[in-house]
Order: sequence, then C-alpha cells, then structure tokens
Amino acid sequence: MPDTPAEPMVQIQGIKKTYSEDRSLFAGSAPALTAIDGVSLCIEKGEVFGLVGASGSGKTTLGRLLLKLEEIDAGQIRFQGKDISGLKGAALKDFRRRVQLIPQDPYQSLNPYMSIFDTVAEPLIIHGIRSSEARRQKAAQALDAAGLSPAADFFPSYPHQLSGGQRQRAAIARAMVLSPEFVIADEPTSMLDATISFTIFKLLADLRKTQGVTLLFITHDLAAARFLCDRIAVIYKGQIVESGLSEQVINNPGSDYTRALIKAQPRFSFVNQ
Ligand SMILES: Nc1ncnc2c1ncn2[C@@H]1O[C@H](COP(=O)(O)OP(=O)(O)OP(=O)(O)O)[C@@H](O)[C@H]1O
Repeated sequence: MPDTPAEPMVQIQGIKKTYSEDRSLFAGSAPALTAIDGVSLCIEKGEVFGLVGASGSGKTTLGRLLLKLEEIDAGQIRFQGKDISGLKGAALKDFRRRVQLIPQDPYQSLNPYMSIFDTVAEPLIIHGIRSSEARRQKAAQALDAAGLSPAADFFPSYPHQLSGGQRQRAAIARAMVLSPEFVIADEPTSMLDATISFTIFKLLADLRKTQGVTLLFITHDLAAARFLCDRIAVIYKGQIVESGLSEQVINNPGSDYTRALIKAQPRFSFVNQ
C-alpha cells in the first residue's frame, strides 16, 4: 500500500482578521484595521516554523487566532485536519490541552503570588490530573526538561527569586507540562539578553527533538529564525510576502521587504558562530 502523506499539524486558508478600531498611534479617524489579510499557511507535524516580521505586522494576532483566543472573520484554520471554528465544550478543552503558548514576557506572564510548582502544576489541575503524586512527577519532569534542575529545588521558589532566563524556562515548563502537540512561542526572548536568548533557542530546539513537539516561532529576529526554524514565512501588514526553507528565504530573499528586514538586523551573524 502506498504511504499516505502525514496530515499537517495546522492548515490556514485565506484567513482575515479586522479590528473595528485602529489603535495604532497615527491612525487618526481610520475606522478599522485589517491585522491579518488573507493568510494561507501549512505547518507540518514535527517542524519548527518561523513567522517573521517587524513590529505591527500581525504576528501576535495570527498566534492568537491559532490559539482560538480570537475568532477569524473569514477563511479557515484546521488543526490536525479539523476546522477549529466550531470547537466547544470538551472538544475545545481538548484543543486547549494540545495547543499551548510560550508567552513573550516572563516578567509578566508568571503569577508573582504562585510558587513555581503551583505555576507548572496548575494546567494539570485544570485538565483533571487529580493525583497530587502524578502532578509532582509531571511538574518535575517538565521543569527538568526545561533546564530547571533539580526540579524540587525550584518547586518552592517564586518568580521574583528567579533570573529572567529561569523565569522563561518556568513558563516553558508550564506550556509543556500537558505534553502539547503544537506550541506557539511568541517572541519568547524579547525581554532577555542575547546570550540568555541563545540558551532558550537551544532549549526549544531540544524540546522539538526530545518531545517531537511542533513549534510556531514568532519573531522579528531573522538570525534566531535561521537557527531554529526549518521553514519561515515573512509577514508584512497582515500578508505573507514570502515563505520557504529558512536558508533559502534568508540567503535568497524574494521580496524587498525581506531584504529590508535582513539589512535592519544588526545582530545578524550572532547565532552563526
Ligand atoms: N485588539 C486589537 N484592537 C485593535 N487593533 C489591534 C488589536 N490587536 C492588534 N491590533 C493591531 O493589529 C496590528 C497587528 O498587531 P500585532 O500585535 O499582531 O503585530 P505584531 O507583529 O505582533 O507586533 P509586535 O511585534 O509589536 O507585537 C497592529 O497595527 C495592532 O495595533
């Protein structure tokens, strides 16, 4: 029997998202803003896919639409072959387990009043893992995998007792504790310095290898995208201007916008060492 090709993790077809009010600084009286304007993409199982663009290009909006934190106005998003638009109840809860977010800012995303154990174990409670021993074990595994080891030493800590890099590792452990299949990392190192950022990129690359997770890496940093991603798509004003294998897009950019983005990157050689 011939092999049937694996189903993509995510298929996006012609999606649009318009906000009724343009909140950008110089919008004047403009009534609406189309943040995502007819985007189509396919993310394969097990790949790291980069969404690259400058500030305001629509990256976070696209991530929020994929997480179903906001609804699209047109088009379709399919996750593992199923249209996510009608998900409700148990099916939506199951989707929320399978798809996770690594947020941008580890200084804001972690609840300052929750210990690292409670932070990482909370999703397990939400998703019905009743045994406290099982929660301990899974939280420890997630923290170890995120490089906070030995995990038990970090259980009683609070976010303010950790460095920025350690906080982001805790946020990654929280995102990974339910063994999601698809993870969106939205500018996960924007608050960290270059050296720490690089260790986080390495961690994400490891998690893909060891846990087989599919990653959407949202960034303005082409060097980071080249280091981490198999393929990238470049987004500008809510539209994909080009996409392809990372090396190809970066070495042979096909659009003026990508060329300008490459030119504007002062740290462009940093991860190539
Ligand atoms: N809730 C909202 N209401 C109105 N406009 C919005 C809303 N969210 C985003 N926008 C607008 O949509 C556009 C795309 O924003 P988005 O945050 O997706 O861009 P981005 O590429 O992630 O930028 P950054 O890197 O600065 O986060 C921007 O012009 C932004 O002002």
